[in-house]
Amino acid sequence: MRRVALVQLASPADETREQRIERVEALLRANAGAELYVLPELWSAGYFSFDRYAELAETLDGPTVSMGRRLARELGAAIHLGSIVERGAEGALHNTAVLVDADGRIAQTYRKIHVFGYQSLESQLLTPGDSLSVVPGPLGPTAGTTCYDLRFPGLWQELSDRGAEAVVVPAAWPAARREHWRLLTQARAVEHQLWVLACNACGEQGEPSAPVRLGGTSRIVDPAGRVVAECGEDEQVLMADLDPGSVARVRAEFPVLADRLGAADYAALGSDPGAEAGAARAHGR
Ligand SMILES: O=C(O)CCC(=O)C(=O)O
Repeated sequence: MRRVALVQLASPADETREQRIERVEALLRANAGAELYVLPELWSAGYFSFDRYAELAETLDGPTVSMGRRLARELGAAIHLGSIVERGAEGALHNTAVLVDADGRIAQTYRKIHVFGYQSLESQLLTPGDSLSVVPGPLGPTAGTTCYDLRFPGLWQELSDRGAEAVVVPAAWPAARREHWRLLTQARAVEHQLWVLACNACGEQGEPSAPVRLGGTSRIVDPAGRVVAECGEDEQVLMADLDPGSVARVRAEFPVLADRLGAADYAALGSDPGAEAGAARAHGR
C-alpha cells in the first residue's frame, strides 16, 4: 500500500501569500507519513486574485516551490505543489503545476493547456502550455492536468496513450459546478482505468461584493471508478492507503483499453449511407 494525502486548502483574502506558505508548511509537517502530498491549483496566490497575478508571479525558485523542495526533503515525501503563477523565462505568465520528488528535486512541471475564461480572467492573463509528461510515482507512471483540463477527453486520451496510470488534478473548481467535478473525475478514471487524485480548493475567494465559493470535495477515484475517499467542503488533509496493483488488476479483468482505436482511426470512419438518406428525407431533399 502507498499512502497518498490530498491537502484541500482555502486561500482567504486576509492572509498574505507568505503567511499561507508558512501555514501550509506547518500543516504538512503535522500530517507527516504520506509518500505523496497533492495541493490545489494556485493556492498560494489564490486562483481568483487576477489583479495580483503579475505581482505574485514566481519562478521555479520562488517561495512556493522553494518551500515544497525543502519540505519534501525533510518529510522524505513527494509533493505535488498544485500550481503557481509562473513567470517564464520569456516573461509570459503560466499556470504551472510542479511536482517535487522526495529528494526535493523538481520531477515534473506542467503548464495548464486549457486556460479558463468563463467568469475568469485566467485565459486573458495566462499563456497556455504546450507540453505533457508522464513520470514515475508511487502509484505508477503519473501525469498532471489542471482543473478545467478535466473537461477535455482528448487530453486524457493522450496521457493514457503515453502510459499514465495515475493523473493528478489540482483545481480551483467552483461549488456551483460540483456535480460536474464529481461526474468528470469518475468518468476519466473509468474511461482510462487509472487513479485520479483530484485536489480542489475550498472557501471563498474573489471580490468581496461577488465572492466565489470553491467546491472542496477533493477526491481519490480508483481505476474502477470507485470513490475511495472524499473531502467535505472545508480545509482538510485526506489520507488514503492505495494499492498500486489495482490498475493492472482492473485492466486485466476488464480489458477495454485494448479495444480502443486511435483518434485517426475514428476520424477516418465513413458516414453510414442509410443515415445520410434518412437525413435527406427529413430535410425534404
Ligand atoms: O470547468 C470548470 O467548471 C471549472 C474550471 C476552473 O475553475 C479552472 O480551470 O480553474
